[in-house]
Amino acid sequence: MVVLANPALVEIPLVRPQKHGAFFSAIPVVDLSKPFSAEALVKACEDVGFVKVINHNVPMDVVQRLEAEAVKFFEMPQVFKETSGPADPFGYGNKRIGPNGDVGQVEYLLFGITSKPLSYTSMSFLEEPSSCLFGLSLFDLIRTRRLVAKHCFLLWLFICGPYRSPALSEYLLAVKKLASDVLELIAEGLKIEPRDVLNGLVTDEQSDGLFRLNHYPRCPLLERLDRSWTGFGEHTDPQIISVLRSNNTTGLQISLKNGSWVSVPPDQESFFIVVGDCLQVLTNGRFKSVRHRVLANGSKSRVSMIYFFGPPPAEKIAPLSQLMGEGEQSKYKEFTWGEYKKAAYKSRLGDNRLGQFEK
Ligand SMILES: C=C1C[C@]23C[C@@]1(O)CC[C@H]2[C@@]12CC[C@H](O)[C@@](C)(C(=O)O1)[C@H]2[C@@H]3C(=O)O
Ligand SMILES: O=C(O)CCC(=O)C(=O)O
Ligand SMILES: [Fe+2]
Repeated sequence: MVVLANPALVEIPLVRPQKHGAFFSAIPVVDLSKPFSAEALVKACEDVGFVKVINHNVPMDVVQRLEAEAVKFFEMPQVFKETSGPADPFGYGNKRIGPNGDVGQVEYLLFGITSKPLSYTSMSFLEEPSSCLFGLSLFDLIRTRRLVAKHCFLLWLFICGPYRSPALSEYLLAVKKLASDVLELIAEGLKIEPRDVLNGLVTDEQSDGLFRLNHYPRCPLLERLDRSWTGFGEHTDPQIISVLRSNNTTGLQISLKNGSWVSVPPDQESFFIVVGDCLQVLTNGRFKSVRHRVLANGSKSRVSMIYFFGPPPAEKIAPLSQLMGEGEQSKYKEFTWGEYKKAAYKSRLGDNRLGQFEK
C-alpha cells in the first residue's frame, strides 16, 4: 500500500482502483409511496443493511439550499473554517476522524442534535439556528471578524453575506420525519406492535441525534496517479439508522455479506438508509449493521450529509421480545445507548464495536 504524506502531516492510505464489480447494480430501492414498501424495507435491511428510498417527501429545494451552504462553507479559507474547530466531538474537523487517531481525506462539520426544541448544539455553536451563521456562534464570528478584518474587507463581506438561512433546521425536521416513517414501516414489515416501538426511539425528546456534513475535496494529483484514497475508512454506524444523502459524486461503498466491497451509484435525489449497530441488536442480528466507507478518486468533490439517529442515552438496547422465536436467546449482553456510545468513542473507526457486547 502506498501512503502519501500530506501538508497537514497526516498520512492517508492510497488504494488501487477497483477493476471488478464497479457498481452494485442491485442496491435495494424502495418506493415509499407504494404498497408493500414495509416488507421491501425489511428484506433490504436483512439482505444488505442498506437501502435507497425514493418518494421520501423531503423537499428537494431544502436539500439543495443546504448543499449550497455547505459548499460555500467548505470553500472558505482554511483559517476561517478552523475557528469552528477542532471537532471535539462537535465542530469543524479536517482529516482527523474521532479521538483515536483515524484519518481520511475529508473535512467536516459535526453537530449534536437535540429533539425538543429542535436545535443543533456544540460547545461553540449557538443553540438557536436562526441566530447562527451556518453553525458559527457569535463568539466565533467576533473572533473571525477581527481576524478577517485584519486581512481583507471583501472576504469579510463574503463571509457575512450568504449564511443566514434556516436550511439546516428545515432539513433536520424533514429528514427526521423520513427516519420516523421508515422505522414505522420497518415495524409494520416485522409485524411488531405497537407500531411506534422503533420510531419512538428516535422521536423521543431525549433521543440522541448527530448530523454531519462531509466534504471530500477534488485532488487532481490523485486523479493523475489513477489511485483512490481513503476519504472515510470502513466502519459501521453505532446508532439505530443513519440517513445519508450526497451530491452526484461516487465514492461510497458498502460491504456485502460475502465480504466484497461494492460501489453505490450516487443519486442526489434519493436518500440512503444505513442500518446501525443498535438496530442489529434490536432485531437480535436479523438485520446487520452494514460496513461502509468512502474512497475518493480525486476527480470531483463529494459533499454528503448524514443524520444519525440514536435513542435516548438511558434506553436499554436489547432484542425486541416479539422478534424472538420460542427459546431464542439474546445474542448480546444488555447495555444502554449511553454505555454503548461511551465504548464507541474509545474505539477506532474500523473496530467491531459490537464484538465486546456479544455473548
Ligand atoms: C473513530 C471514531 C469516529 C466516531 C467515533 C469513533 O471513536 C468511533 C465511531 C465513529 C462514528 C462513525 C459514524 C459517525 O460518523 C460518527 C459521528 C459516529 O457516531 O460514530 C463517528 C464518530 C465521530 O466521527 O466522532
Ligand atoms: O460521507 C459519506 O458518504 C459517508 C460518511 C459516513 O459513513 C459517516 O460519516 O459515518
Ligand atoms: Fe457511516
